[in-house]
Amino acid sequence: MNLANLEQSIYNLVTETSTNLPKDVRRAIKKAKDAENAGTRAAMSLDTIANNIFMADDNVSPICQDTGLPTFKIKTPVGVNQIEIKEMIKKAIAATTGDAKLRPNAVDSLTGKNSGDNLGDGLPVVKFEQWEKDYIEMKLILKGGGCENKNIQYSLPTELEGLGRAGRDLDGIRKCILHSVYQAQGQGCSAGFIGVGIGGDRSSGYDLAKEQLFRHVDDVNPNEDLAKLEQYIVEKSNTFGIGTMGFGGEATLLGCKIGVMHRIPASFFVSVAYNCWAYRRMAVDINAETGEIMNWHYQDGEKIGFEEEAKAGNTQQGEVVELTAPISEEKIRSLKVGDVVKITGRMYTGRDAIHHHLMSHDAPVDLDGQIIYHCGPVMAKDAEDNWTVKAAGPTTSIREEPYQGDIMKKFGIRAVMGKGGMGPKTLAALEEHGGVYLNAIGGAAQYYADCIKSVDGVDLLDFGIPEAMWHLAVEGFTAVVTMDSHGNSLHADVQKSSLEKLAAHADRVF
Ligand SMILES: O=C(O)C[C@H](O)C(=O)O
Ligand code: SF4
Repeated sequence: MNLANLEQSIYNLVTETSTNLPKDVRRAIKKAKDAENAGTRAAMSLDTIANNIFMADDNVSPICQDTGLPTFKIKTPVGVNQIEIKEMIKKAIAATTGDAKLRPNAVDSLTGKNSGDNLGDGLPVVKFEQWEKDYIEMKLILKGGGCENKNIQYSLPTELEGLGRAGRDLDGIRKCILHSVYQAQGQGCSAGFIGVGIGGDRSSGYDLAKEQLFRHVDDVNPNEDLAKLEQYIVEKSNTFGIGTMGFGGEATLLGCKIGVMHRIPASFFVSVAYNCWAYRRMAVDINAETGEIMNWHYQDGEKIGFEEEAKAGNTQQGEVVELTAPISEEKIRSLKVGDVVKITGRMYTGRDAIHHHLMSHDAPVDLDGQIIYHCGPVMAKDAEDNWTVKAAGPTTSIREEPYQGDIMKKFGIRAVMGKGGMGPKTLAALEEHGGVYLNAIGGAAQYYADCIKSVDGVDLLDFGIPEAMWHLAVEGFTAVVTMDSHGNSLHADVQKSSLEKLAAHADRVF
């Protein structure tokens, strides 16, 4: 095999997967967008998402800054050297990371050190199988951490919030899957896609669930019962009112694919893999002799380019509140849930490592009146050695729940921005101290990178690129107030109303 060609083919596969959303996924997003009511927060979010998909393709840059844990599934003809293929995968992963097509995402689980090139113990994940054909099939999924954290595994029989007993039968399975969509709320960057595995053990069940994510959005399950269940789940989930980013709205789930395998008598698992709207998976067929790509998968049908959405830009209607840090307590207390804000000026990134650090250390900069952005960007250096932002959407804020309130009070921070909302402890602190939570659109990494006009500094770079504290100068950075200083939380409201909708499906259906 020509290994140089093979490395180039894998480089192209990784780049395409990270930057160009597949056609079937684009069509599902377009359909959701068209069904949304104009002028709502959900419609505005879907416009931003559509614009972001266009920009990523156009800039050949990551759709979302979290480029996940690269997972390859490969079928090779008998006799092909799999060790060589794995070596070329590692080279291509390091090269695409160097070219900012992937974020350096491989973190030593014990020391916290980022390897910087996406290589590490057990990473990337590569799974081989042999087949009788004479070419190589290589599939790749880049599934981000926020949606991965919303995966869930049920062991039947079980008791489910809102739905009661789920037994060891098709109706029990139905309840688990509905519950999985409810428990994700907006935190996995809804509207999402789910892959479900019925049976197996804890690990093979999840493998089966993830395998379903390689199916086409619009295929039909050959098993009649499962085809019905897939359709039922999408239809009912879209009545929950969770909506895009958990803002409420019509589109909560864009696809459900279910696979089944045998189990052992004592175990009955239903495993659900939740994938965000930034559903990045692609596959190619590779010539086993030349190493060249023969064919790209997921190429059927129309490609929605979202040019119109990109031209329209920000479709926000109505009043927008301008914010510039340092922000006064009075200004923060004037904000209410539902207000749209546009930030111009300074903000600082801070995610998991920074929050943990700030609990027991001083801040490297004066944070009084400032805005903290829960974000782990993709960064690159330009010809003059200056940092530039390549992708910079929000990360899931709930992980900072144990720290957030204390840190805001300790340093005088007035606004925190991320996605998916935060819990009761933060809400209480916002009221006591005078703070707001701002929700940005998850996955809109190109859209937000464009609002960042310069990188003015960085602290704690030892934590790695995603975890460092970046000093950003932004312009027109749009977000929605979803938790205010008067005890209101859109997230708590949506959770409560969606639980009521879920509970309407407690009676037997299958
Ligand atoms: O790590 C990130 O940047 C985002 C993550 O995928 C998340 O959804 O929280
Ligand atoms: S930020 Fe959202 S879109 Fe990006 S990987 Fe995480 S869940 Fe997916």
